[in-house]
Amino acid sequence: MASTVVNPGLEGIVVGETVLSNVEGDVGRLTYRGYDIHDLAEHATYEEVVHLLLFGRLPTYQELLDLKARLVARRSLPSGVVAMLHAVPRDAWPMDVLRTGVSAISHFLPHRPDGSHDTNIDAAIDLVAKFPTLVAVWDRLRRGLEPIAPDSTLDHAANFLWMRSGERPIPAAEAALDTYFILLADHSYNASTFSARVTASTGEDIYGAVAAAVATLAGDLHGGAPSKVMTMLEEIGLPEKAEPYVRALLGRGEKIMGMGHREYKIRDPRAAHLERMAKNLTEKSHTKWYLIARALEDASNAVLAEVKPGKPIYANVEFYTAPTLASLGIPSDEFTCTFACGRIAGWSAHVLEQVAHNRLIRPQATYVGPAVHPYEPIAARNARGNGAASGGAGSYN
Ligand SMILES: CC(=O)SCCNC(=O)CCNC(=O)[C@H](O)C(C)(C)COP(=O)(O)OP(=O)(O)OC[C@H]1O[C@@H](n2cnc3c(N)ncnc32)[C@H](O)[C@@H]1OP(=O)(O)O
Ligand SMILES: O=C([O-])CC(=O)C(=O)O
Repeated sequence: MASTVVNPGLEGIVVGETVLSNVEGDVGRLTYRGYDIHDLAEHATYEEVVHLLLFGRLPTYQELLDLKARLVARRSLPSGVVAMLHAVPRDAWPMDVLRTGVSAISHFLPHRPDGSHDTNIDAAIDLVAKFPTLVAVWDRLRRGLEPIAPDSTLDHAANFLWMRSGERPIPAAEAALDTYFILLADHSYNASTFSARVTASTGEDIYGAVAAAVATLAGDLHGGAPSKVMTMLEEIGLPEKAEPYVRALLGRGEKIMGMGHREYKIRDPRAAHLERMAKNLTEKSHTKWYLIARALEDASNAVLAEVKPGKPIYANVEFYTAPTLASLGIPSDEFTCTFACGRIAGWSAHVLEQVAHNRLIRPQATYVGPAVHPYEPIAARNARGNGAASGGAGSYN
């Protein structure tokens, strides 16, 4: 029998096409619809990037005003969703609550989305607008505080900070979060986006596809990493302790979170912006996180070159996310939710793209279970006892 090549992680397998973003891992370049992430991070706003991803081009001034007005109009959650959140135990994990919240929003829609382009665009705007509100409302409820209503005079990033704290953010904080959302807005066929596309490919609506994406983002190998980076920074405590910490961690066979990437063979291009923001914000807030993170990256690069020679393991987007978001006053168990508030633009745009060119996504697996064998009546199974099934257990290569 001809042997089949099994590729469980789909490394290097091209499963689709996209016009939305391009990750050039060897040279460390990321572009959204042809615009370099460095240009967007330096010059654009998140709302402009949302327009770019959803409508195919950067907006004119009037188009930007129209999009902002649509976003502002959709920020508030249905009262039924807020009532549901009141019933959630306060120690629930914020990403679990976000996943449930996305699903809950769809219960209160006047109609189920019909899958048309216009309905999906409208739903995408609804989701981009409501994600920060969901995260901020849960942040306050779990702290025993009443939610704060969105402020229609504030832009997207500033309003998120406002709804969490009830204070007008300083310009540096607003600018940093806006840039963070831009950097995280899309990243080709990453795991959570792929998950959204798989779900959309079955004909499920955008709310279901996005709920699947939120669940996929939550894991430590993907969007869950920055909370673990924060844990490392806290455990290290002082920059000079970074190297022994890294040696001990690798000695136990563990991974350094925020390091390594499936696509990037050099440092993630987004890390430079996050590092700059982390440095700037931690200086302003007089915290030590940037200095520890910098020492940790240096120690990781040095020790990994020794213990994993030839393996390209460098800082990814999550590494300096930790000190950046911590300096904005965001607790580490809300980092992944904050990531999702940026990525919702990309997820939505990918769902629109999937729907427009849909083909059911359904790969194959090689069966390695027991060979075909007859059904055994329960009396025969009892007589045999609880040992191995009669056909054998099968085996992985
Ligand atoms: C937004 C994002 O999703 S960015 C990614 C966020 N995730 C993290 O930061 C978690 C830490 N990093 C990792 O686990 C990995 O680098 C991944 C999952 C992101 C990508 O890795 P993969 O392409 O699957 O490579 P894989 O995990 O097989 O690693 C290849 C080798 O590099 C090593 N390696 C990869 N990343 C790390 C790391 N962070 N620390 C230590 N070793 C690492 C592996 O141990 C493995 O070594 P081996 O061949 O000696 O066994
Ligand atoms: O592309 C990936 O595998 C992970 C990533 O960096 C992202 O989703 O931003």
